[in-house]
Amino acid sequence: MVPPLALDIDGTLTTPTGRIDGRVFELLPDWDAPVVIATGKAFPYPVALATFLGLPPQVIAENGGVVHVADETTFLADPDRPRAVVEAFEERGGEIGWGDDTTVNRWRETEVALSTDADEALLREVAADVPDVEVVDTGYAFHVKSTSVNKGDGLVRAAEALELDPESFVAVGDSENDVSTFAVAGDADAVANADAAARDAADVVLDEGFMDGTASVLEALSAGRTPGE
Ligand SMILES: O=C(O)COP(=O)(O)O
Ligand SMILES: [Mg+2]
Repeated sequence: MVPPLALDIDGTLTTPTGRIDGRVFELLPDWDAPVVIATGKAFPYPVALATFLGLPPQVIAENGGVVHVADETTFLADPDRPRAVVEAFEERGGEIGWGDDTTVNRWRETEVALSTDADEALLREVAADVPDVEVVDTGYAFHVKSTSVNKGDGLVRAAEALELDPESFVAVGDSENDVSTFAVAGDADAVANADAAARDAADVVLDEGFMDGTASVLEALSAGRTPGE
């Protein structure tokens, strides 16, 4: 019996150049337990990924702002304050930094994401003036989000809908937005490319990075071994 999974996308199911690793399409469709995709990306991305894997869309998006499981979508945070932070940031000369790519925030319902090229110091200064808002750095984007949501709470909600104990999940991730997931899952594995926050929160820091690390977890679990051993 394999355990249910809570999987981050960027840095975890991807290659170092940011593509979905092909092994995702070999290892996940036949996984014999629920797979929850828990990401900072906007809602359509994990839904599309699950759909093309042939899996039911069991999804935590926008760092916990959106949870979709058992055919029900729940929006758990209000975008007004994150949007106000980004407006104030732009008024002070900041740029969200995605160039011509207007899709990053188009479907974002509860938070705003900025490029890692954006002026982080200015962003944090502006965000500090707004209550209940935080800036989360995933290594792929700065997310301006409500402090009241996170992926871990999303996993608790998803597990409840699936009638599973959150502790029965094995989580794999790479950055500070996975720390809350790691606190909730029974086993938490950080890939080798993980940031300090994720490494500190993990039960195991894997020797392999990106999908090499995640594949090693899935292979170990399938063989009845403990990941990382
Ligand atoms: O959207 C991001 O910044 C990172 O996405 P992730 O949570 O799937 O790694
Ligand atoms: Mg990630």
